[in-house]
Amino acid sequence: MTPAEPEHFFVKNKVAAVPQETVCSDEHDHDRSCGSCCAPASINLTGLTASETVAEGMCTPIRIMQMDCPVEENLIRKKLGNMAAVKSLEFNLMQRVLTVVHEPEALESVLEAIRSLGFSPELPDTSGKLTTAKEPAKSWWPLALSGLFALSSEISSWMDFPEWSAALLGILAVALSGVSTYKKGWIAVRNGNMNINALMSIAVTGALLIGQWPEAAMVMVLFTIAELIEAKSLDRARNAIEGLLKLVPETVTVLEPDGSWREMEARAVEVGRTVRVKPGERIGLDGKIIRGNSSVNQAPITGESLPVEKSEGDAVFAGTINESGSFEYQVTAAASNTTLARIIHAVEEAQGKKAPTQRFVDNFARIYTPAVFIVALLVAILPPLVAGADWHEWIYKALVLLVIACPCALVISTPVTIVSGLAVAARHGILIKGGVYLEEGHKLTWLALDKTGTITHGKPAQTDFEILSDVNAVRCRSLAASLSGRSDHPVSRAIAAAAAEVQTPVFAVESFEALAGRGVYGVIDGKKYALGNHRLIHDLNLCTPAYEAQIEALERLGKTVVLLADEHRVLALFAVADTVKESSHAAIGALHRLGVKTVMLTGDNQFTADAIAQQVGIDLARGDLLPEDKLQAVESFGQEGVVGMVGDGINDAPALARAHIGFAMGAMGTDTAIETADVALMDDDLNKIPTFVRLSRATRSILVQNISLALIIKSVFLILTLVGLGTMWMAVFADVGASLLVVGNGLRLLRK
Ligand SMILES: Nc1ncnc2c1ncn2[C@@H]1O[C@H](COP(=O)(O)OP(=O)(O)OP(=O)(O)O)[C@@H](O)[C@H]1O
Ligand SMILES: [Cu+]
Repeated sequence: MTPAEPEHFFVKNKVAAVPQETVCSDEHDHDRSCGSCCAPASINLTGLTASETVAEGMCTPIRIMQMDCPVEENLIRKKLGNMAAVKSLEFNLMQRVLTVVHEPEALESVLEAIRSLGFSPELPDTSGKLTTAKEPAKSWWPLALSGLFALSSEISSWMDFPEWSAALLGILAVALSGVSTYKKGWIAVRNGNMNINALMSIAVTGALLIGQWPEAAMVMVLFTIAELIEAKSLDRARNAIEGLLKLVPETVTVLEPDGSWREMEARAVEVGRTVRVKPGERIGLDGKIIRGNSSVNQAPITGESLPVEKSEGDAVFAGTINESGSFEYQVTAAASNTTLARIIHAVEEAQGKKAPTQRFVDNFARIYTPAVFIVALLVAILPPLVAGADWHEWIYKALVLLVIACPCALVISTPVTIVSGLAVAARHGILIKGGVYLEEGHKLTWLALDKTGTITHGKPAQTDFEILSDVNAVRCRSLAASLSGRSDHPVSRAIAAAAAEVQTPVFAVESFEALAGRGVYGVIDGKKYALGNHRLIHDLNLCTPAYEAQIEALERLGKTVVLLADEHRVLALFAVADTVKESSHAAIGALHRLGVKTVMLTGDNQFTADAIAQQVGIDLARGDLLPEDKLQAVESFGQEGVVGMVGDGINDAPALARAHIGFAMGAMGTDTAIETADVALMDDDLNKIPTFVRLSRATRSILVQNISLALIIKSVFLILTLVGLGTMWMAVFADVGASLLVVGNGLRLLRK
């Protein structure tokens, strides 16, 4: 006898089925799978590779150490943007990497164009990695000396010394401190770009021309100092993430084929080798324990410093700390591909993507600077020409305006803040894949949570077993074990595990099929069997009110019920129960206090869903959902505002992709979760989500503070200058002060 197609098994029964409660009626295909089409494009985590061939040509990452301000970005964009051979440009100012898509033979001319702007482009080396070049330390004495000159010039003009002494000292100070500003300014002007360097050069030259010696000197010195401090602060934000890599030891102790142990560079160790770790030592590579056990502090990756017990078969991760025992592990990833390395690459990539505020600020700056420049021109020319005012006075005012025209404080404030936010999140074991999510997070209105594995541990155990027909109990369990043994579903696993404990025999299963949202089906000894939930039994038209009452009673206790049926009757009932994670209740409470509403989405039945929801205090519970329904639920909650969805990232990928912010839990061991989620939580502690929301709000308020601060300071000085109270070095002080203030404010996030 040939086994019937499972499809027939259903169609036949379904025709006769009397549609009852909505819970059971459903016209969906059982084998719908939401294709990867709706998953977000996966991100290349392999770091900066050498030139790659892409659809439009070649894609080459170029490191430009001098490029760390939008000022330089604009310059390069203008120059390269006009080249026919250049298809697209992507700037990562924090990493100082420019990615160019160009025609294959055009690389040299691209590099030449970059060089003509006074930059030194570097290409990745043969291994495909851009080596992190460090800028040579500049000596500080010329700056100190020019500061002294500027001060002396100021004093000499106060003391009414002969004019030539103030002039000489002033020119010396400008010459000593201003070379690089003039050089950069000149390149910018030549390329038709009014950047800060050009503005400063014009302002200082103008001041010298009208005999404002001490002012010119002060402006140049202050500006140079500010640039220096700003670069240093940016480095701090930049290094916050790279610092994580320093946690990984350079060398590890590797087992040689002859049985001896040898100290080796971690970078040179291949996958599959055996490595030994001593107590207190940091783990050098990702691997799997093959001998020994210990407790490991995984804080560098998960942000959770409570040590985790690890024994044979458990995964260990590079950068984590072996606290007590010693053990041996087998390497599962090369040094460049460890979980920690992937996290760092992901954060670096995220830093390269512009957050909405950043785009707004960049656009604003594009208009602001030329506008102020034109105002300055008018201020210099109009009053003297039209009203016969004093040329000297109005040119001076115009020069002050030029200093104010610098948008640096405004422009720099956003990336510093976002980058700091991303870095801090990573330190807490929260991997955010773009500034957008960090920014959007403050508006989170609804958080949808998957039940199994997210709120509960996802490891249910069988609690009840009942025979419903006059069949042999052992045979029933064997049939159930045979079917469930073929499935990875937690419910199936619980039943298989319980059967294995009493050592029931297992039969061969033919035509096995998993029925999404329902259960499993198979043919044993030529007879068709199904093991699944109420919906399945109902669809098979085998349900009775008596069964229904029995099922409901168990479900109200938070248990999940599945039934074993053959073609004609229900044979037995199994109930399994999952336990709620201790952290879930606190996390839900914290979310509610932050004003985020919560809803549980589950394929499990409504009664169980309600029972679990009540245990952890979730606002709403939606049960009996097929994967497709989960998508729709996420979508409909999304109409009320920003909706987040948290799941394990594997079964829930489509719903995670549909949410504005998709959180994947327990991402530490799974590559897919790190790559597909918008936010990957390294362990499965739900409390990371309130932490994310708090961080997102802190980031948001710092962004707002910074932008307002920069704009207010500018406006105040604009007005002061126009009414004749502003001086040039006051303006520089304000500009520099504002830049430092916003950078410092942004870096505050690093302390969270
Ligand atoms: N392979 C299977 N073995 C046994 N029961 C199953 C199987 N697949 C589905 N079921 C039954 O169908 C129900 C819904 O399954 P589904 O996979 O949609 O949700 P779930 O993963 O259990 O819950 P959640 O949506 O919270 O992750 C399960 O609770 C279970 O009763
Ligand atoms: Cu029913």
